[in-house]
Amino acid sequence: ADAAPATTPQAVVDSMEAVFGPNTGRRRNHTKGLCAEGRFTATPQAARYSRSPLFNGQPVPVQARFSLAGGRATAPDTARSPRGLALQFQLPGGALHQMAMLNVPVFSSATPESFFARLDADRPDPATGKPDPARQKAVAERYTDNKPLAAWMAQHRPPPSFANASYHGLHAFRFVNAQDQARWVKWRFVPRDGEQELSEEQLKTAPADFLAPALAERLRKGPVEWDMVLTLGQDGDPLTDPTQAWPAGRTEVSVGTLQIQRAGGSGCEAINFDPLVLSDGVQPSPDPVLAFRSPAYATSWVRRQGEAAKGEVAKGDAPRGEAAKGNPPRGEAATSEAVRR
Ligand code: HEM
Repeated sequence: ADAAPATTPQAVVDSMEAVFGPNTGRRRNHTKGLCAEGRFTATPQAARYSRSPLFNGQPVPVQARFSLAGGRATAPDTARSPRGLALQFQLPGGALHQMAMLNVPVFSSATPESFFARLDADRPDPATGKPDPARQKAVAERYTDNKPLAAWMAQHRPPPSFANASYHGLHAFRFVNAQDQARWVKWRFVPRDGEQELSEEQLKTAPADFLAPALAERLRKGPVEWDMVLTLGQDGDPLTDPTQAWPAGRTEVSVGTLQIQRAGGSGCEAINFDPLVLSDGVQPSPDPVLAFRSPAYATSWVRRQGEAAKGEVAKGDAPRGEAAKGNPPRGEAATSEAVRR
């Protein structure tokens, strides 16, 4: 067999296209989703942890996108895959701060290499049109970092509504306050409506598309709210491996409330939700998965925006008219593909 290709953002996005289909004009991962809008307001105690303008207590406008993990635009909403929430905060003065989170407490992969190996093992074999089971088995034996997520997924079913899920940042970040005091944290957004899971029975009978209608229906009663909860790290907590949850019993602090007020439309379609678009007072950990995400998202963004600008958009929940707007991505891949063209 050929040597495995290097784990580059472009190779990973190529592999997404091979596994899920080209998704022309659309996200190569988390392809099925919907836009939403609202605002975020920090609690008074938030500024003790970070000096970011995100946490100054003034309401900050938010563009959001709820999604299903994976590159299948027609995935049923019962799919036993993670759900996503991406947020873009418009800070005072216009600067942006972004997050992209999942409704699971740990990630599948400790490194970009294992993520890529697992993804690429699902690539259809040209001879059969199906993934090669021997290759999948070899990858499963070689990389076991997905065990914590697999165990969690086996015990949990998908939510009946995006409003009934907690969304986890998963990576460690360093919060720095106005006195230059720094500490390691993780965060999650906890729904005020409470977490819920579909029953096994509902999983069998629910229609393919209930998540967008459920959110629209819930919003008729008023905004949906989540508390942003920080977990304060202690010495020795893993900072570079998103497959490892921190030990239970860590101090938790509520630092703000996200209010989703409206859903639908295309206001989020052209946004590249890059987890490294941060503001002063929030710094990334040296987690290799976090570092790899930024250029991978930019690679997907450059391809889909280029296609959308030419009017090439695959059918489905496609962007409508907003394709050419939005913030340009940062990162090496975007620079090389977009600027040098
Ligand atoms: C090596 C690891 C990962 C790779 C290569 C990867 C890759 C991607 C790509 C290419 C996209 C589409 C971007 C676009 O076209 O705008 C995407 C979307 C997304 N990813 Fe990841 N991802 C990784 C890890 C993660 C992790 C750890 C999280 C959560 C903490 C996450 C959450 C999301 C979410 C929520 C979206 C949808 C964003 C939106 O709605 O625009 N991903 N990912």
